[in-house]
Amino acid sequence: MRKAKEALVLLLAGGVGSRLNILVQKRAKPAVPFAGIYRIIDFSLSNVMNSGLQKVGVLTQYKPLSLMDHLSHGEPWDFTGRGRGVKILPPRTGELESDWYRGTADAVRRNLDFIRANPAKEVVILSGDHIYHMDFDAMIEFHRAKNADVTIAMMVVSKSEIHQFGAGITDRDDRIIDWEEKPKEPKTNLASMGIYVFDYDYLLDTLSRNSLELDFGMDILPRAIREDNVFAYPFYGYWRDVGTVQAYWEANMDVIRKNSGISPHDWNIRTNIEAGNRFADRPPARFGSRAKVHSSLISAGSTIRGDVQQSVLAPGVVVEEGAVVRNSVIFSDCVVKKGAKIDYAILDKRVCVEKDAEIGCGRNHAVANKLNPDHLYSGITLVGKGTHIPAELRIGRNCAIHSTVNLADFSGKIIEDGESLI
Ligand SMILES: Nc1ncnc2c1ncn2[C@@H]1O[C@H](COP(=O)(O)OP(=O)(O)O[C@H]2O[C@H](CO)[C@@H](O)[C@H](O)[C@H]2O)[C@@H](O)[C@H]1O
Repeated sequence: MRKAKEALVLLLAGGVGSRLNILVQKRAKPAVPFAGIYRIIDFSLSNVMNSGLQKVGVLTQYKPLSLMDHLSHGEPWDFTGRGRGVKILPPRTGELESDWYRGTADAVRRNLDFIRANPAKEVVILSGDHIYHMDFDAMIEFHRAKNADVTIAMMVVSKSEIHQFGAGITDRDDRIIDWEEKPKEPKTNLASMGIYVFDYDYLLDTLSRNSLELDFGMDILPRAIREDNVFAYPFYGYWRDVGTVQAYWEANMDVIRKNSGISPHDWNIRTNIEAGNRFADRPPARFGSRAKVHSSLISAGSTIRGDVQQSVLAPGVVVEEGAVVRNSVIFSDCVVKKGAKIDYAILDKRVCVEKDAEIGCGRNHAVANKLNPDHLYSGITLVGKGTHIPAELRIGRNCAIHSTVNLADFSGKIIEDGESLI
């Protein structure tokens, strides 16, 4: 029997994800559209389904509405039926921000009643904002073989990235013997993927020890590594935390690229396609006689009469004759009118780009966002949901245009590289 059948899953889907800026203005990070027809959370949920796990609690917090619509009762991932199910676990406290979950362990601790109501051998804790393929059944088997209290999925990343992750050192037996969360001066390049298998009783016990231990990476795991049996499950496949605009854009481009290691075709990724949209039964994509498309994903309901290269188009996108879309991710129902040019940009839903406007076609490839130096977009321009870009407006690289901005008087003007309009 598959080991995974005996495990309970907790999917953490509540983080604010503020580095995704405009894309998370109105939705939680796991609900951000990805690769045309998917949402980011589909990858974790499909991994759960493909691994044979049957019971999932989704911990929400920040702007959960579109996520709840998307998850519905879990039918697309076969979570319906006796002994199966996906349960959305809303924040358990009032409206005060200070009342909200203060860390991943705190979030799980507040849902102990759900865990107790679903006895299992193990609890698998996952994040809802990673793009990857993984078989958790094999990880649970490893966990049991090692007789571990906790197993952490870990992979080698580049030295320049390790400061964003939990970093561990292992012995020859894969036991973790040293750990540092987000190290300033890393001693290793073995990174935690934020995917944990806990022995069920151990999890209940460790969470009840000290209510001031709020976070797995900062508090619970360092203590467990010092005192108990914690092992690293080595992972060698494609995995990406799409927490920044750059990583999100790159992961979309990886889906287009051949042999990048991530492809929805290879690992049965399921979605609840356009949940809540009564026009979701879109007709096939249509290509005009002058359309030129290469190295791109084009979703149903789209009409292409212009030029599309290296881009991901969600359902219902229109690219008119003479318009050019390159190196970009376009969400559903955007319209790119005649002669408009889009390069290195992400357009949220229903953006309309009028004739001869340009987005992301500036000179500088990587300049910092002037308003918030933490938001380094490395050249990607973001345009918020429903924004109307007037004719002949030129928006440079690395800009962020929020949907609340009225651009009516901007026709023919220039928004310089790195500028944000909020
Ligand atoms: N209160 C809450 N309720 C529900 N969900 C919540 C939540 N707070 C956060 N989350 C979710 O939990 C996941 C982990 O979030 P964090 O932002 O705390 O960790 P981070 O990604 O920085 O590091 C972690 O993940 C990286 C891998 O990405 C590891 O390397 C590192 O050790 C580990 O701490 C995210 O999916 C987030 O959305």
